[in-house]
Amino acid sequence: MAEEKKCSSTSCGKSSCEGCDKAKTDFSVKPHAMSHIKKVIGVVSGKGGVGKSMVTSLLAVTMSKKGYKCGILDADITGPSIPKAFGVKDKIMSNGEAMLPVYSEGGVPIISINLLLQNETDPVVWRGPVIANTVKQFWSDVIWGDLDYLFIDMPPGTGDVPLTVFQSLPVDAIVVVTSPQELVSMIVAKAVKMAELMKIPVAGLVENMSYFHCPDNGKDYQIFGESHIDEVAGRYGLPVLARIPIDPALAAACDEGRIEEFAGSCMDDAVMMLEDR
Ligand SMILES: Nc1ncnc2c1ncn2[C@@H]1O[C@H](COP(=O)(O)OP(=O)(O)OP(=O)(O)O)[C@@H](O)[C@H]1O
Repeated sequence: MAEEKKCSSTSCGKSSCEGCDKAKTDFSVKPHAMSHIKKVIGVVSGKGGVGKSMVTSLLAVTMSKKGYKCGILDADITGPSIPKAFGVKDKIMSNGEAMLPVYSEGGVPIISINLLLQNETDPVVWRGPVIANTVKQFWSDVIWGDLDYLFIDMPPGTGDVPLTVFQSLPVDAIVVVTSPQELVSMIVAKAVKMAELMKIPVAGLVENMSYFHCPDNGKDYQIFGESHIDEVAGRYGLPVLARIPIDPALAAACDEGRIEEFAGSCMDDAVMMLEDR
């Protein structure tokens, strides 16, 4: 006779219980009943300031221009930059039961802690678990409606929030943003290993601030040093989705809340590769 499997839960009397075993490992959180989201893409980086929010915004803007319905969940609770890039200032409203995102001029629904704070300069001084729980609520307690893509702007690194997002939300793929001055090899390795642990595919790498194109002489200058992105991407068998130049017009568009007006084509290839997934 086969040996009876003992249930490891202290609260369950049964000797073998699939429910208990599943509950131990299943951290997934359901979206609101009125949210129908086809694809969830996380945008991650090894450290702050490399342009992760800018890449998240550009992906949503470029996808929206192609006719896809896109939203942005700003999971960077202590350093939210998405509302500023889209020039969005209205506060998140509730219908008494769930939160309603704030829509940008171009119709992109956005959820960010800055749209809940009374004053956008108020710091969020919360413990890690509270922050992680807030991000979960941005998924479960928000009426996102019908979306083709929801982009998640993650905080930098591999801390509480990325772990919560990867465990609780059905992330289809992540995009890793780097810049040439970073220890790119180590950062990509960490992101790839975390994705592997969480069983989430890496869609590819984006190198931001890759070069500066001089309008006077037409030459490209690698201001932050030689790029190693091809070599690193090759090592992990990943595509380079985009190389974004240092562009003062892009910085101005982001800083002045006009990212939707930016007419550049730097994310076109990235979007095509994401569509093909
Ligand atoms: N390619 C670029 N050319 C010019 N300016 C850029 C470029 N990429 C980003 N910036 C500027 O750099 C600043 C930081 O960008 P961003 O907020 O996207 O970084 P981040 O990685 O999301 O930072 P954090 O992790 O702190 O949120 C912004 O002011 C943005 O406008």
